[in-house]
Amino acid sequence: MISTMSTSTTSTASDPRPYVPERRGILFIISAPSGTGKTTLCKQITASVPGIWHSVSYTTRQPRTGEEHGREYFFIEEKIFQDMVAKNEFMEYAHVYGNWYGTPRKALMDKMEQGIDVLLEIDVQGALQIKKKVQDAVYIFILPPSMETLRTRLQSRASDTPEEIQRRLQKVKEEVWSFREYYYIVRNDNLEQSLKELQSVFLAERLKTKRLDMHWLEQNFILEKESKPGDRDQSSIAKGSTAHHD
Ligand SMILES: Nc1nc2c(ncn2[C@@H]2O[C@H](COP(=O)(O)OP(=O)(O)O)[C@@H](O)[C@H]2O)c(=O)[nH]1
Ligand SMILES: Nc1ncnc2c1ncn2[C@@H]1O[C@H](COP(=O)(O)OP(=O)(O)O)[C@@H](O)[C@H]1O
Repeated sequence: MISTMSTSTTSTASDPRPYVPERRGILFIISAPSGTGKTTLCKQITASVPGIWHSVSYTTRQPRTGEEHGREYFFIEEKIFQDMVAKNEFMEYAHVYGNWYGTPRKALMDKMEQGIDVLLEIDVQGALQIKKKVQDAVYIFILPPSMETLRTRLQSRASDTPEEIQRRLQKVKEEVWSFREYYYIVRNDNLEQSLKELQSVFLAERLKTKRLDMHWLEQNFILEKESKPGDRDQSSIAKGSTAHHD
């Protein structure tokens, strides 16, 4: 169903506020085996496509060199993580490579209510949890071109011990079969090409008929002054009875 919200604004020539669509934000989920390049690509997507908010997860893992609390993750103690679980503060959470990771619920819901698209960079277990709760999210899986390339990327990132790298590589052969749960697969060989492919997905998803901004359509073509009353059955359109396509 097409949702409409009262908080959104439509900019006009005399109103300089940015245009915010009259719909809930879209939830984009990106998963990939460790070392594929998902963090690199998610940062680039957020920087290059306007209107995306990259959710910051909570984790019990130690920060890597260069990572900042509140930017890559909120780095917290396990006790605090478990308290948050008990208070139902996570939209989803999972144990990955020996640490806990969770998506904070409130921030995500607030952004979506404001019509802002949200990007989650989470593992396959988390994506499957979201699939049970949120209809209409967009699932994107990123894969490296080969195991050999993945090994090289993990080694050149130099953020994990050789044992940790081995553990992550062993997990890939299990994780890869989850590709069936995702709607798009991006093979991250050339970074520039992968970014273009991801941008295409984000932009095309926004153009789907089911996400049409009904407020804009009504204001400009249905309730517009010159149109004669009775030309169309406005009530059925306002109720969102348009046929939807996926
Ligand atoms: N389920 C879930 N997974 C997460 C979350 N945040 C990060 N992850 C995943 O946890 C895994 C490990 O992430 P990280 O420690 O940053 O290592 P990296 O994937 O090697 O960069 C990755 O698959 C992330 O996508 C979260 O909030 N929930
Ligand atoms: N297309 C690519 N070609 C070459 N190196 C890449 C590419 N994408 C990412 N990398 C590099 O691979 C390493 C792992 O990337 P990262 O974004 O940390 O992966 P992930 O978040 O999936 O674990 C980083 O050093 C990054 O600069």
